[in-house]
Amino acid sequence: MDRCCKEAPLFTFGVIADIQYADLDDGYDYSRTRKRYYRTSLQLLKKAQKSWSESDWKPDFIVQLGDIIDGFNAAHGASERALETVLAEFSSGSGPVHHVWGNHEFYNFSRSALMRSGLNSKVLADESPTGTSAGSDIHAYHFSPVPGFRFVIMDAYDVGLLGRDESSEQYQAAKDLIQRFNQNQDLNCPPGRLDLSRFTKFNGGFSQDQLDWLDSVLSLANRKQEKVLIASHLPVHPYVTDPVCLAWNFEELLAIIRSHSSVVCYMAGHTHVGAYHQDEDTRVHHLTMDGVIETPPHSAAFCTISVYSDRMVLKGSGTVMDRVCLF
Ligand SMILES: Nc1ncnc2c1ncn2[C@@H]1O[C@H](COP(=O)(O)OP(=O)(O)O)[C@@H](O)[C@H]1O
Repeated sequence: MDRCCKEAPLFTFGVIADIQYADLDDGYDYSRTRKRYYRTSLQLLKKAQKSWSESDWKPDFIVQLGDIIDGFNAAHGASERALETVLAEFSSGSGPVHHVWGNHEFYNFSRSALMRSGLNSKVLADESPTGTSAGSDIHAYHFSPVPGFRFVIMDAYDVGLLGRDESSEQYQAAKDLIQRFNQNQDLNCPPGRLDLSRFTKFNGGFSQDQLDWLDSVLSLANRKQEKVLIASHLPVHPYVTDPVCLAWNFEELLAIIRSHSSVVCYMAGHTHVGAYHQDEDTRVHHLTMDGVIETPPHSAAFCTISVYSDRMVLKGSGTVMDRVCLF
C-alpha cells in the first residue's frame, strides 16, 4: 500500500472468533458435517498475528469474539495449558486484547474462575465517573478508542446454565426460563419450533441489569454524539445467523439498539459461518465472523477494521470478505 496516499484511519482493530484451540487431532461439529481443526487453529491465530504486525496500519487493539479454547480441553485436563498457549500467542502481539466470553469458556472454567483468569479484560475498561462495568460478575464493559467512538463488550451468558453454580439463584432462574421453551431431556438439543430453537444450553442471554447498564452507556454516548460498536459472542440479528445460534433475548437487545442512534455496529461469533446484514431501520451493521476452528489450515479467518469518521473499512483474510460499512 502506498501509505502516503491513503487517508489515515482514526483507529484500527483486528477481529478473530472461535479459535477453539485444543491439542487434539481434527474432528467434526455435532452434525458431523463440518470439520474442526483443533490443533491447527493456533497456526491460524499465528497467521493473523503476523499479518496484523506487518500491516501498514497496525491494529490499536484486538477483539477476540469468544470460544478461545475448545470444551474438549476440560475432558483432557488441559484447560489451563490450552489457555496459556493461546494467550501466550496473543501476548506476542503489541496491542491489548479485548476478550469476549463464549460457551466454550464455560465448558472449561466457572464464571468465577474466568473472572480471575487472563480472559477477564475488564481492566481495559475506561475509568469514568459513570461506572465502567455492568456488575462484578458480568464480563461487560466499555472503552473509548478515540474521542467520538465507543466500544462495548457484552456478556451473552450472563443469563444461562453455563458457568453458574447450580445452587445459585441465577442458575435456577435460567433453568426455569429455558425449560419454558425447551422440554427436551438434553437441553443442548434444540426445541423443534424454529422460532424457539435458540433456547438451548449452549446459548444464553443478557440480564436486565446488563441491559439497563447498556441503555445508560448508550444514552451517554448519544449525548456525547459518539458512535458505538458492540461486540459479544452471540448474534442478535436473525439475518446473520441460523436461528439456533441467536441469543435467548435477542429482541430485547435489538430494542435497546433501536432506541439509541449512537450504535453503528454489532459483531459476534458462535456460528462459525461469516454473515453480514445492515438493518434497514437502524442502519446498524450486523457482522458475524467466520470461526477459526472450522477454517482449513491453508486458509485464514480474521479481519482488520479501519475506522474513519463516516465508515469502517473491513479488510478480510481467507474466508472473511472485504467490505465497506458506511455510518
Ligand atoms: N442438536 C444437538 N443436540 C444435542 N446436543 C447438541 C446439539 N448441537 C450441539 N450439541 C451439543 O452442544 C454442545 C455445544 O455444541 P458445539 O457444536 O460444540 O458448539 P459450538 O458451535 O459453540 O462449538 C456440545 O456439547 C454439542 O455436543
